Amino acid sequence: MIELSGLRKVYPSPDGDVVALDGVDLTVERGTVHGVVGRSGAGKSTLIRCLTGLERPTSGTVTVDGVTISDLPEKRLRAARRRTGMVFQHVNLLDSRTLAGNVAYPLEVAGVDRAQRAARVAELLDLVGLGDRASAYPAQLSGGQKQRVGIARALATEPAVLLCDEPTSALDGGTTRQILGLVRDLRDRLGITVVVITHEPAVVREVCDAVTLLEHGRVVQSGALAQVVTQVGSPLSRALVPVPDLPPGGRRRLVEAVYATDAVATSAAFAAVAGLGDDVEVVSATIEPLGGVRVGRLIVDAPAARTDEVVDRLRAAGLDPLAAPAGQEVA
Ligand SMILES: Nc1ncnc2c1ncn2[C@@H]1O[C@H](COP(=O)(O)OP(=O)(O)OP(=O)(O)O)[C@@H](O)[C@H]1O
Repeated sequence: MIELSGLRKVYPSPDGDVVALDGVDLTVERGTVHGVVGRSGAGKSTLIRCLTGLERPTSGTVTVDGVTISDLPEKRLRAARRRTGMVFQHVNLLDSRTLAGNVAYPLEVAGVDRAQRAARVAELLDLVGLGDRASAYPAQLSGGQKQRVGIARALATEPAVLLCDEPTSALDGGTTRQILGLVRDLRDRLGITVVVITHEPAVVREVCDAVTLLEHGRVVQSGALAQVVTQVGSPLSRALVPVPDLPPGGRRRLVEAVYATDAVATSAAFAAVAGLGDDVEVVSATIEPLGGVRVGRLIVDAPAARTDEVVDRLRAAGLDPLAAPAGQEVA
């Protein structure tokens, strides 16, 4: 659906070239929500601008919905852009137009006739839960409602892909969850492919099926959510399933395993450490839904000298455990 291959973007600057994207290969499957995360300056916005065709890559290709947009001449690029909807952190609505007028705007630009426009606008406002507010003005809306209008407007030209740049950064927790619920709903009902740029792990946990971590313009880790979080100790596992606060122990080391509960039963994980004696203890066990599967995390506290034994037992049970490095004993 979306295919980035060897994507490189270099900005010339008086102080030397800035390499914003440095050979990014990425596939986003049709009908999935894909998160792109990374620190400030990692290249996230550049990636999204390349996806919209606003930015031409220095080298490499960008293919969206079967069209290699990085190769298109300007005129054809404009038509191809209609297949991509954009949602931003701050929604720029036209204050002098009603909600219906705002959603109709891209249809007017695309030359859709009045009757068709009215029907489509009504349908879109219903889709985002604002069917009864068509004649309201932006000033009468909450931040979350404005974002819904922004989403309806982005969907007006029936894009195959929705690109969301920090869509919930300006919203509070409850509103964020509602907007992310809407994004999931659109994926399910319309089969649309969504790319979400975010710096918030909670957004990835809530809405994404897959995620890519960028660092200095490169892909550091990428994959289905359940897959990346079960790579215990990996940067995305750390960011998305943070280690809980643990009670102080003695000169002990922690062994940690993250697993998909459909691959390893939690009872098997517990059984693996049972019978190792009183000095080996499960100090944390959590199960939570992530990326469509239930992800378990088990943390075992053991005397430093027995860590290898614990690791072996968990491995035999099908887990992929990681012991805290020597020297990182719990105080
Ligand atoms: N037009 C430009 N000219 C020169 N350098 C640029 C330009 N746009 C981006 N950069 C540089 O490219 C790198 C990647 O920037 P980009 O905006 O893509 O990062 P980002 O991950 O989106 O960051 P943020 O989260 O702060 O928005 C940065 O070093 C940035 O300074």
